[in-house]
Order: sequence, then structure tokens, then C-alpha cells
Amino acid sequence: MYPLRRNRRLRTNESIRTLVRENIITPSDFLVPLFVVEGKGVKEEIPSMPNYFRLSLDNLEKEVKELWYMGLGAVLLFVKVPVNLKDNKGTEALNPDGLMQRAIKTIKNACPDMLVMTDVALDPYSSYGHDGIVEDGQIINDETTEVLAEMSISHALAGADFVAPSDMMDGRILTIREALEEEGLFNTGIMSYSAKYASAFYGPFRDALDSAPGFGDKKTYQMDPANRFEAIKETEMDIDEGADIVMIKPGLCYLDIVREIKNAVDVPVAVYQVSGEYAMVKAAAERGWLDHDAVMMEQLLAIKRAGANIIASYFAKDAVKLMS
Ligand SMILES: NCc1[nH]cc(CCC(=O)O)c1CC(=O)O
Ligand SMILES: [Mg+2]
Repeated sequence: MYPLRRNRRLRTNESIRTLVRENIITPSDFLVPLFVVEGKGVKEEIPSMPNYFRLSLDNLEKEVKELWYMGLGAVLLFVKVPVNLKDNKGTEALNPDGLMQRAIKTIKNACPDMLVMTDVALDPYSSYGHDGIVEDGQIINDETTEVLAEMSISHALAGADFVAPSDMMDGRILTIREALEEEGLFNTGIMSYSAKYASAFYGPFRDALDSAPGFGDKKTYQMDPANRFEAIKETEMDIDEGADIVMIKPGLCYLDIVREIKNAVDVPVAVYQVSGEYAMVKAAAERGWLDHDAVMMEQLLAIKRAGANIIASYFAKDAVKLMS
């Protein structure tokens, strides 16, 4: 073929590189995770997540308006629940006047078109820091899915557009879908964390919400990082049960899974670039060991190239600022 084919011709300068580029990152790729806390005027930096904050409702409102102005139109909400409100069954999760429910209303009042997705899992509400109800040291599956369904209804009634179950109980998508239908909430979407691995990359997130498991680990419900075919099975089952969007989590270490699932399914695929992935880049950049912006964009692009239609990322604002 050489010299008829010289691949470097397509790399000669930025204009030709731009012209033939296969993937680009745009603001509409992002889903922005937000951490909400009680209080007024609160904007606390999360120690293991530099430049990322827990926000009280007043600051949440400001943040959401800023995101909207930047072209970021979708958020994923997490709440930090006061310790005295935690119990084994996550009772506070169903409080119609709870922090999550107020956060949803605050956003919808301030910015009605902002797409609001909510985390559905017991861990921030659980006195054990687990994603399910605990009995004799075990995480009970079916009772937990009933609570998750009630939680989903509560979020939907408060105004959530999508609920996002992140717990990995079996059958919870069907239980949630049926419960929403029964309540007439047939327009509420479900983004399922369908292939969620038992990963060590969630550490900073658990600091952010004070939600680390009080005993054991999450390996009896989250997936084994060694497994690949299981991710497809989990995802196909969630689609059959009624998931509108599926998600793979974490991102970077699991891009083989992302591509595999993208090729196998016909629903939008989301990828969560998790807290530990964010922390690694921030830490190395603080030491001057990596170029923050270049590494950030390379990682986001790799996630998109692997097949992500939606990227949940703590870098969303940093990335969009860099584009403008
Ligand atoms: N339901 C818990 C949940 N939802 C999202 C994350 C992690 C997100 C991140 O690390 O950024 C976790 C942590 C966990 O499973 O322990
Ligand atoms: Mg499953």
C-alpha cells in the first residue's frame, strides 16, 4: 500500500484532524452529579474530591442556574442524610418533606427544564451504610426492592424526571416500574445502574455522603470486577424489566464492558466516571505529575469512544469551561 496510503496525511494539522475526528465531547453529553446537605449557605468542599462541594438548598439553586447557563441540562442528585435520621429501613427516604424531595422541588422551581435524576438506594439513609435492609448480617433483597419502589414514587411525586436505582438488588427495576405505573407515573423514566461493580473507586463518594458500609463490603450485591458476560446478562435483564437507560459504573477501568454493552443493546448507555477516578486526576495534577485538563479530556473522550451516550462526571463543569 505504501506510499499510496500515508496515514499521516490525515494528521498534518489541526484543521484536517478536526475534520476527520470521530468523536467530540459536548455539554449535552453530561449528567452532573450533585451532593445536597441540610443547612443554609453551606458549600463544603469534599476533602477527597478537590473543588467539588456539598451544597445546601440555597446554593443548590444557584449551582443549577449556573449549570443551565453553561449548557449542562441534566443533574443526578445525592443527599447527605443527618446521622440521627438513619435507620435500617431507610425510613427517612420516604419522607415527602425529606432533603431529596425538597432538593427536587427547589431545582424544578428555579429551572423547570433542568432534567432531574435522583439516586435511589438506601445507603445514605441506612444506619449500616448498606444499599439494602440488613437482617442477621445479610442484605435482604425483596424487602429492599419494595422500599426502593416507594422511594421512586416519592421522588417522582416531588418532580423527578428519572429515578436512578444504584443498589444492584435483583428485580428492583420491575418492582419500581410496576409501582410507578400503578401510581399513574408512567412518564417517569428509570436509569438503571445495571452493571455496577464492587469497586474500590467509590471511596471519595462515601466520604462525601458519610455512607461507607458499617460492616463488611458490597460484594454480595455489586458485581465482581473479574466478570464480563455477567454485565451483559444484568443489563439485558434490566431492559426487560423496564429500564429506559442503562449504566455501567465505574468508567475508565470498565470501557471494555461499555463497548460490549453498547454493541448488545438498543437503549441509551450511560457511564459513570466515579469519584475515585476524579480524585486520581486531581491528586496527580496537584503534584504537577499530570496535565489536568489534557488528561481529563482524554479520559472523557475515551468514555465516549467506548460507546457512552451519557457521561455522569464530576468533571462536567471543568470540561465545559475548557470548551468555551
Ligand atoms: N448507592 C451508592 C452509590 N451510588 C453512587 C455511588 C458511587 C459514585 C462515585 O463513587 O462517584 C455509590 C457508592 C457505593 O455503591 O458504595
Ligand atoms: Mg441486576
